[in-house]
Amino acid sequence: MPEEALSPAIEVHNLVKAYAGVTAVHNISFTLQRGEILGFLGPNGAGKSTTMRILTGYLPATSGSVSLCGIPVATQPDAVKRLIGYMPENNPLPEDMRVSEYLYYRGRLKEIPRKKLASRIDEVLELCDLTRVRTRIIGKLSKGFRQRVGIAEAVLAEPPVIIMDEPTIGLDPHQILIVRDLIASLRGRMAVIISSHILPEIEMTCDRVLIINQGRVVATGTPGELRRDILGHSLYKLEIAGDIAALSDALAAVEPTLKITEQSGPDPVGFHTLRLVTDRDDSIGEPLMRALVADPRFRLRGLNRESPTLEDVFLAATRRTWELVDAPKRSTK
Ligand SMILES: Nc1ncnc2c1ncn2[C@@H]1O[C@H](COP(=O)(O)OP(=O)(O)OP(=O)(O)O)[C@@H](O)[C@H]1O
Repeated sequence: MPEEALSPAIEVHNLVKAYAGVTAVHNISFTLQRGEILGFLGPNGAGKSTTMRILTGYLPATSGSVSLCGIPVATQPDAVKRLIGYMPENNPLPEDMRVSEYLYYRGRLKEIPRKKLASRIDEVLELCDLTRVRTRIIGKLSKGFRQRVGIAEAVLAEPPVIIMDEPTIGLDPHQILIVRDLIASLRGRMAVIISSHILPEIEMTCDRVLIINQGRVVATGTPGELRRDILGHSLYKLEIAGDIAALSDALAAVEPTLKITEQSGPDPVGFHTLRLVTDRDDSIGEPLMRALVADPRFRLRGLNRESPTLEDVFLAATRRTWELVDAPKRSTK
């Protein structure tokens, strides 16, 4: 079958999950193509684990539909489980088994034919850089190695979809780097969803990011698209003293789309720090600096173009939902 005739790895339409008294997931929809890596982000209680558990067929949805590779989870949960490698948070592993023994046991449970299994285990041990610890007892391995054993188990049967909940939690920076490279090496071979709180990790590893808050999708796109959509095309940090009330008009005279998004100060010597956004992609730093220096109402100490991180995007997107979802409710009370 040609690649384009294949269904997406994951299709979620208008997914809703209500627990008694709490709607944890409100109408979430998204698609993940085969071979793509998606970062699934949200603050505590946003509904990430609930969504992942529905995707894996361990929890029924209240309404909406989820299909993996075209197979509906609601009616064929067992078939769907065979399409997934799942690494839950704090993945429990048998302490007293050897690494290759464990993979053999899991491979048999996943119905990998006996004659293929030994060579497949060699491949995943190599992929996950575990060959040198293959005969070691799992309980005696460091957290980084154990995490890689979890990944080896998830990819063992070559499922088209891998779901990982917080795969780098509790690892040191060196171990994080190894796990990150390992996940990146799955790109193009398997569709991967990773939930994580470590945003630089997500930014470096994922093709696309989906941010949820209070059970709703608040942003989705590549990290670059999210920066533009959520934060504006260019960001500046301005340190300035003087007639701050007149600043908005002075900025608009240089570039009509320039807006102040944050303001703090004054500091002990009278300077305010402001964050500005504009819809323009090209730099307006030079004309802005010239205009402010020439204006006798202001004293300029600094003007820098900033590169926002995924953390800035995350904070702005989740703050925005709070304003959209919570604020009206509060004002009607
Ligand atoms: N079994 C349950 N019964 C009732 N409410 C639940 C249940 N499981 C989760 N919730 C609620 O649903 C909401 C979403 O929880 P969920 O665990 O999916 O969020 P999360 O994004 O995974 O959070 P975290 O990052 O803290 O794990 C929360 O308000 C939570 O209290």
